[in-house]
Amino acid sequence: MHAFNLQAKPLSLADRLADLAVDALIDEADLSPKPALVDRRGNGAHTDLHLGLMHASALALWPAFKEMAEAALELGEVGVPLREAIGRIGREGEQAMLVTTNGVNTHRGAIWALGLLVTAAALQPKSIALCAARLALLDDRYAPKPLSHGAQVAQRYGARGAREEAQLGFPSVLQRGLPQLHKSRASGHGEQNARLDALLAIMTELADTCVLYRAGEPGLQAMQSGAQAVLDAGGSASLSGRRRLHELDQQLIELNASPGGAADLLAATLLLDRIERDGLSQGAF
Ligand SMILES: CC(C)(COP(=O)(O)OP(=O)(O)OC[C@H]1O[C@@H](n2cnc3c(N)ncnc32)[C@H](O)[C@@H]1O)[C@@H](O)C(=O)NCCC(=O)NCCS
Ligand SMILES: Nc1ncnc2c1ncn2[C@@H]1O[C@H](COP(=O)(O)OP(=O)(O)OP(=O)(O)O)[C@@H](O)[C@H]1O
Repeated sequence: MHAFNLQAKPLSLADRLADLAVDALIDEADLSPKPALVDRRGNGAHTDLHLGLMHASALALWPAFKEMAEAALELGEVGVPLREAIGRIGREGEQAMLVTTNGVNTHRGAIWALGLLVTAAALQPKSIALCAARLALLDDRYAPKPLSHGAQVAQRYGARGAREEAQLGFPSVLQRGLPQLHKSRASGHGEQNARLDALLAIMTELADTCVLYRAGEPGLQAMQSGAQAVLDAGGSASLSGRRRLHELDQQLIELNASPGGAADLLAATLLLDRIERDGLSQGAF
């Protein structure tokens, strides 16, 4: 009898989707240099976050992602029962995150975006973003309605936040992140630069409620125009683009303007990319 069972069970679809979601979160956290965000270099504009915490939090979310995919396979269709099931699992995931991080919000927005996408990928691999949007449009009777930072900013500036991004079918991912990722890869810019360019492309237009809450409209304007300036200068693979990226990092740190929403949507972009490359999607998203 061996100590290890060498005939491991094949992974289920739910296992594989949970693996891909956690991988996407870890890839996002590790990607460097990201402007004002936690990365391999440091904590960006954050005093309560660091890379080890982001990794631990990502791993703690694996069971929630797996359960969401299982709920999709079991219930079999978009509807209030599935919406309420993933709402409950998402809240449990958030509790697991908070226990792991000692109360720090590392991945709240990411649980929402990647949770919907994992659920949709298990249910309708041919139209993942559309299916995620249909789920996001349904009301969950049991969801608490706190005056979150996002809700406060929505009231104050009329900004579209995480909920609306999902309800619209993740336009920042489909129209910004993924096309830029493909374009920069095709130009031979290298994988890390392609991912940085995808993040910057998302930042050019997003109403990131993390930035609005922390730094108001001037912060959001600095994020959007600074990201565009890096891309216009040739992107993160070029020397002048790198210089602009460094300036943007400094500027956003000074403004305390960490683009956490854009980081979540980069993770969503990397998840859809992985789903496609692993052959788990069946066509367009
Ligand atoms: C919809 C959520 C994200 C709450 O959004 P809200 O804007 O009210 O809250 P909050 O400011 O706490 O979090 C928003 C987070 O989303 C990210 N974000 C910010 N701006 C954006 C944006 N424009 N687009 C996408 N994500 C963004 C950031 O990470 C931010 O921290 C979600 O946490 C929620 O309501 N959950 C309820 C429980 C539930 O149903 N879970 C289901 C899991 S599938
Ligand atoms: N690499 C990253 N660095 C920082 N934030 C990230 C990163 N990746 C994702 N995020 C997202 O950013 C959000 C954290 O941002 P932030 O700390 O501004 O939120 P908050 O809890 O609303 O605000 P505050 O810390 O001001 O109380 C998380 O929900 C998380 O999903």
